[in-house]
Amino acid sequence: MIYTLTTNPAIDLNVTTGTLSTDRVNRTRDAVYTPNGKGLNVSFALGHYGVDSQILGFFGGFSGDYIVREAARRCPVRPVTIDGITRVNVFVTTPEGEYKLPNAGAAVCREKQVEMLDLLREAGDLSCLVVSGSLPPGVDAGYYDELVDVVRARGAELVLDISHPHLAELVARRPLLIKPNDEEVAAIFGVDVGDEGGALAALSELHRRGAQNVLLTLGGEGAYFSDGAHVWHASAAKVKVLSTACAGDATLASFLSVWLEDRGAVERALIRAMATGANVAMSAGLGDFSLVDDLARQVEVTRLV
Ligand SMILES: O=P(O)(O)OC[C@@]1(O)O[C@H](CO)[C@@H](O)[C@@H]1O
Repeated sequence: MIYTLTTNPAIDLNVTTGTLSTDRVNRTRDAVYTPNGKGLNVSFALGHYGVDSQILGFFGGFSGDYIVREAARRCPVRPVTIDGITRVNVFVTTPEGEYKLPNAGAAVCREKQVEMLDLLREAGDLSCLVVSGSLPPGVDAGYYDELVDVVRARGAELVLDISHPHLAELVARRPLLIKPNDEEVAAIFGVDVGDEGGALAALSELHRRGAQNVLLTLGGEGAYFSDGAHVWHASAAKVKVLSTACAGDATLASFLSVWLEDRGAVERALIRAMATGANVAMSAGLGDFSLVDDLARQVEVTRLV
């Protein structure tokens, strides 16, 4: 069983407005509230493709209750309940572009962190843990090491989609897959992706440091996947972007939905990943995935190495 761990879940509030001005009322329209957080998005998208998973996360207050209740309609949830109020993240679409306003989130005390580790130790069917998103206040980077220890002790695989600088050390623990974007690779590993040559150099650096497989996403420029022996590039489907929030999570999940079952099906996994990510970028939140098959026809995958 795949488990997704969202250390810092959120209700996402997507709104649209005109050009923002200071010192006046900026009325918004089309407000959409959705139960989210990166790992929850992964579980929802996996579910769309018929892959079962369980949601793990720290949840608190009215917002935490709402997320758990809504998420449970789509996927089993194993919440660790915390004091404090799970954050509401705000995404504002304006004519000039999108403002992304994530909040820090509610603090998670040590007792609750240990409760989550115990829950994982006791999850008898754990085969793969996908750890996604930021750490909430009160949780330091060493917690990632503890999670890796538990996953390793259970003989399970680890997928990391985190932007914490500690990823630079965690790759030495040989995660099955990491999914950085170009900005994260530059910030965490100090490698500039730039053009194709830069991407190839970045990928080989990530493997040298320990990553087994890398899905490197570049937004509108597509993505690279490397398994250490071969490298593929997938083009992005061209769409009218409404909000890029959740697109990366859906890209990862849809890639995993194919590749975890069949490691040889990289091309098919990348086509689904690019088409799904593009479809999600067309809507607020995850949307309904209704255009994935159409968009898939636009995606070209090339093996470079
Ligand atoms: O602060 P984090 O955990 O890095 O990101 C949280 C978040 O922005 O990521 C998702 C989109 O990827 C949203 O659903 C959520 O609000």
